[in-house]
Amino acid sequence: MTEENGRIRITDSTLRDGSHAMAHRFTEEQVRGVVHALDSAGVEVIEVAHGDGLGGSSFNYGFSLEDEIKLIAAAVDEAKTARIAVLLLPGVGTVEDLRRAHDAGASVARIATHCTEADVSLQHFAAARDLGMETVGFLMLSHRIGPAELARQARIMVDGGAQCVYVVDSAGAMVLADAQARVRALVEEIGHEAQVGFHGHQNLSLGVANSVLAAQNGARQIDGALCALGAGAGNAPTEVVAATFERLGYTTGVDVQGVMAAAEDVVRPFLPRLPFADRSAITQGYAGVYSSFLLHAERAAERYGVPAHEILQRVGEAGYVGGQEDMIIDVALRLVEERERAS
Ligand SMILES: C[C@H](O)CC(=O)C(=O)O
Ligand SMILES: [Mn+2]
Repeated sequence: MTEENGRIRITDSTLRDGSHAMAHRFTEEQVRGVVHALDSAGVEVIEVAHGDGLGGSSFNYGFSLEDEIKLIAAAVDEAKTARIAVLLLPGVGTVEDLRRAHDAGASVARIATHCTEADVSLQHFAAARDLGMETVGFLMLSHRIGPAELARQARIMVDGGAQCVYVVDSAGAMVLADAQARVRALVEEIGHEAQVGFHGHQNLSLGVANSVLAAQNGARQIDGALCALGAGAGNAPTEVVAATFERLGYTTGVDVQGVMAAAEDVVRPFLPRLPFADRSAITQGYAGVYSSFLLHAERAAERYGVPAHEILQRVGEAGYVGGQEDMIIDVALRLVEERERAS
């Protein structure tokens, strides 16, 4: 039984958030295949960039296999109707990176900051608007602050030129009412001037449920990734989001069979592993840890011989944010020291 609901725009982030899970090793052929399949299925916006956004290819975040501007240009070339979005974290990427992405054909700029730092996005929104790009704000680790403070941060982005602001559950830590309250607060604060979006992760397996609650509370843009391919236990799977929203009576313009085929036939064959809520990923949701830290913690675990989930638990207790990837090594070394002292 369905009822008529509103329109929801699904943005697929397989080729950006999924870059974390792929250790930033996407090939041009994979990008073309995914964009072709998503575009044919009617997905309106497809995000393409290094997992940590434009300019992320580095020692700290992990080097990309292919130059991201080349991948963006390939995506633009492949898409017949979909628009290509890029993510930019001020400080990781620059306005110049945004210009280069725009020159390659990207038309949606998603500017991401830690949830308390919206003010660092202002020159990037201004530049994106000057370039004629659609603008989206991304408040990362949104669970770390309450709804009222998050709404104030969203207001800063909208005043700076954002046309939509996302509640971003980077840690997959939000449990239902957490997502609901934050989306509602943003809709109240900015809803008459801008849209609200929701970006979920599956660390507690609630990415889809949180996305539904977000929509029911006024969010109009929802993110997903095929096969859930994203950081941590992955994102809300695009194919599940599309099927669920259709059953709920929302109009997404997405062909459910098309995105199911894209997941099964295009993405699944090249996955190094299926995103999964294993002990480390669950710890990320439970302790509120940035999902992108998963592979960094796994590497440190292997190198120093301490469990990844213990590293992540400590990282959560310390409250580290994106950009502090090097602290994961520090935590691992401290765990080694403690173990040596105890033995
Ligand atoms: C750079 C991060 O991966 C952005 C994101 O998708 C998140 O915070 O979640
Ligand atoms: Mn994410």
